[in-house]
Amino acid sequence: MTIQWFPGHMAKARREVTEKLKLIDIVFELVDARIPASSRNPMIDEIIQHKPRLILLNKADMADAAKTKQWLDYYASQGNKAIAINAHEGTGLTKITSASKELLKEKFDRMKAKGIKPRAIRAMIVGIPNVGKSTLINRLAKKNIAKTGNMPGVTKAQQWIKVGKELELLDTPGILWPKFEDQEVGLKLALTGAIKDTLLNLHDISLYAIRFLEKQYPDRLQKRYGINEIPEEIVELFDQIGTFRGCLTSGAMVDYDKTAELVVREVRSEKMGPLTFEVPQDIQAEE
Ligand SMILES: Nc1nc2c(ncn2[C@@H]2O[C@H](COP(=O)(O)OP(=O)(O)OP(=O)(O)O)[C@@H](O)[C@H]2O)c(=O)[nH]1
Repeated sequence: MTIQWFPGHMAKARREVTEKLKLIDIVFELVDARIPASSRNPMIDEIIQHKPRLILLNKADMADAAKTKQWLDYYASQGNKAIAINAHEGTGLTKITSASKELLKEKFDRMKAKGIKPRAIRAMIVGIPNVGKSTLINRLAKKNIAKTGNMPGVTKAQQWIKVGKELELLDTPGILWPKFEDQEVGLKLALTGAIKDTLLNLHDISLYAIRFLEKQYPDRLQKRYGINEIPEEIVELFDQIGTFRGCLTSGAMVDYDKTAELVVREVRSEKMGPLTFEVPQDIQAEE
C-alpha cells in the first residue's frame, strides 16, 4: 500500500504517533537498509522527542552487507543503537529485546529502586510505507497477540503483542511520511518500492538506476546485460541493454519504455544482487 500524503494526512499520522508515545518505553524506527537516510521520516526526531529509540535496518538481505556495516558504525558513532534485520526471514530479531533492555536499563533500574514491580518493555514500530512494519509485527507476534484494553489513559483498546516475556509491542505501527522535497530521495524511494512508480517518470527512475550501477557496481551492470565496455552515451547503453534482453518494438528497434521497466524491475527484485543506494558519507556531506 502506498499512501498519497497531504498535509491533513501528515498531521493525523503525527498525532497518532504522538498519542501512542505515551504508552510505550521505546520506539523501533524501521528504515530500509538500502536507503537508511532516505527512508526516514524527515520529522522523526521532532515527533519522538526524547523517547529512547532503536533503529532497525530492515531488508538487510537486499542491502550490500559492507555498506550496512558502515551504517551500523555510523549510528554507533552518533550514539544511536541500530540493528540490521530481515523481517521477512526473521533474521536479527532476537537482538531486538536485548538491545531494548540495554537502552532502557537506567529507566528500569530507577523503577526497581522505587519499588515498582518489574514489567515487560513496551514498544511501538514506526516507519514510512512499505518498509516492512506489518511483516515485522507478524514475525514477532507469532501467535502471541494479547488484548489489554484497560491500561491507564487508554481510551481505545490497544492490542499488545507479547514478544517473549520481556517485550510487548503495539500491534498497530505508526505510519509516517517519507521525504518529498528532494528529487534524488524520491528516485531512491521509487527504486526501492516505497513510493509508486506513477508518481515519478519511469525513465528518470531507470536512468538513475543505471547511473548508480555504472558508478557503484559496474561489474554487475556489465555481467547482467552482456556489456563489454560501458559506453559514454547513456542512449547507447540503453540500446545495448534493450538489444541484449530483447526489449524491442515490432520494427526491431529498441523499446525504451520496456528497457526502462526491465531495469527498474531487476534492480528492485535483487536480480542485480544486494544493493545499497547511499552511504553515511552522503549525509555527512550534507551536514
Ligand atoms: N526481502 C525482504 N522483504 C521484506 C522484508 N520485510 C518486508 N519485506 C517485504 O516488503 C514489502 C512491504 O512489507 P510490509 O510489511 O507490508 O510493509 P509496511 O511497512 O507494513 O507497509 P505499509 O502497510 O504500506 O505501511 C512486502 O512485500 C514484504 O514481504 C525483509 O526484511 N526482506
